[in-house]
Formats: sequence, structure tokens, C-alpha cells
Amino acid sequence: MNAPVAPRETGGPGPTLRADGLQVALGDHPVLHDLSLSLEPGWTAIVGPNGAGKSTLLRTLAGLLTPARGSVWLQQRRLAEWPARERARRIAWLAQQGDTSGDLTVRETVQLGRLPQLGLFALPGPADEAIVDEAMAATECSAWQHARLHELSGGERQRVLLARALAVRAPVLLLDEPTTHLDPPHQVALVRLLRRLARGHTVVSVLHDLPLALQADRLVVLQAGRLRAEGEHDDPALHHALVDVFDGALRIEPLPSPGGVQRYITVPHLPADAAP
Ligand SMILES: Nc1ncnc2c1ncn2[C@@H]1O[C@H](COP(=O)(O)OP(=O)(O)OP(=O)(O)O)[C@@H](O)[C@H]1O
Repeated sequence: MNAPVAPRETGGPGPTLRADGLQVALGDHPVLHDLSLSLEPGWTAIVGPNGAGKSTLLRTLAGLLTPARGSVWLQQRRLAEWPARERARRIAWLAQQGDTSGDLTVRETVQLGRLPQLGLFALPGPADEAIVDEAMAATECSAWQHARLHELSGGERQRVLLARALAVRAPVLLLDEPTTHLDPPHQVALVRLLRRLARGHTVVSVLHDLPLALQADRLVVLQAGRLRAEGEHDDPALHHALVDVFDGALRIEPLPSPGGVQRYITVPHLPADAAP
């Protein structure tokens, strides 16, 4: 995942995306409670226990769920006030369980990422095809561009769906569990790609893997639908919040930091009776 991905403009001053007092319910089940958050250009990882509301928050930020109270702001305008296509040009979305149905080839799937820019009736031109090539190269799926999606493995499909999101060329990328099904080398490649994208895009990803999440610029910790902590990846208070939220299943270890500010990593804490 090493090909260049052109940075985009992220709009005017201030945060690109802002959640203001969000209350979101799914059916009768209140999920997000009075949640406020600012997302700036850079890479933010959203972490928290199962059921904390991470996907619900991401889907609300993408405009796929409507809050019962509160608003999402994209640049200086409420998300709900943006025309749908304008919004789709600005926010690229990778779902937790991506749609892999249908009989499309890899290339056709990635070409769908150009739809918000092209509209329904324009055909992709050479510039769009170049963007599709670049997106496939960035996630290393060019080699199977003529294969059908259902012929691929889970990790291969995930890389194609990520390429489709990249092909939008949106200033905001919302990625729900982008490392799902990826093997360790491709997880590392994805982290490199996200770090590179973070220079010029607002990248927000839900991640369960804490060592990967700690590669982000900032972390947002959710617990039971509330914002529990947020901070930079080397903020000791953030690490303490992580240990607390994950109920002692993690421990904080100091990293070698010769001559500089002490840095920490939070790692799984295996009790002795869980060892092999
Ligand atoms: N369609 C639904 N109807 C009612 N409740 C739902 C629905 N979908 C999810 N929930 C509930 O909403 C809460 C938040 O779900 P969400 O998927 O946002 O959590 P999450 O933090 O992303 O979890 P995970 O880490 O397991 O992916 C959970 O308690 C879940 O059971």
C-alpha cells in the first residue's frame, strides 16, 4: 500500500467534522448520549469496548444515521443541509461489513468510488481511470482487477473496498474497522497508508487493535455511548483511561525514550492462568 495518494483540500478554518451534543438511538435502544467531538485533519482512531457505540458514531458522522438530538457539522454547515452528492464528494465511507454482493469486478467496484464526482450519467474519463489505478495500487489490488469480488478472500475484498473509498478522493475518510481480515503485513501497510493520508485528509477509523490504533495522531475512547477520553497517542492520561475502560485487560508499558519525553504503549495484560 505504497502508491501516492494525492492529498485534498479539507475546507475552511476549524475542525472538518464536529459532533455537537449527539443523541442517537437504534430502535428503542439509546446508543449515543450527548456526545460532542471535534475532528481535525490528521488521523483519529476511535476505540472502546464492544457495543460502546463506535460504529454508531461513525455512521452518524457519515450522515447514515440521524441523531434524535444534536447535529453533525461538516466544515461550517450542518451535515443534514448538504446536498447528498456534495456530501458524498466530501466524505468517503468504508462500512464494517462492506457490501461485497453482486457480480462486479474489482475494477468496476473501485470505479464506483468515482460516482459522487461523476454523477449517474457521465462516463469515467482518463483522469478517473488514473485515480482508480492509483487507488488499486495503494491497497495492492491491481493484480486482480479483472477478478469478480466474490472470487476473492476476505482480506483481498477488504483491500478492494478500501480502494473504492480512496477513489472518491474525498477530504474526509470514515473507515469502520479497515484492518478486518488483513494479515499483519497488510495491517502495517494500511497504517503507513493512513499516516500518509493523514497529511491533508481528515481520517477517522474505528479500530479494535490497540497497538494499531496507537499509531494514530489522536485517539477517542468511547464507553457506553459516552466520550470517555480523547488525546494524543502518547498522552499518559489517555493510556490510563484505556486500561480502565478495558477493565484491567491491558497494562501500560514505558517505551525506550532516550533523552526525550517518556512514551508509553498499552498492551494486552495476560494473567498467569491464561498463559500456555
Ligand atoms: N439495529 C439495532 N437495533 C438496536 N440496537 C442496536 C442495533 N445495532 C446495534 N445496536 C446496539 O447499539 C449499541 C452500539 O452498537 P455499535 O455497533 O455502535 O457498537 P460498537 O462500539 O461499534 O461495537 P463493536 O466493537 O462490537 O463493533 C450496542 O449495544 C448494540 O447492541
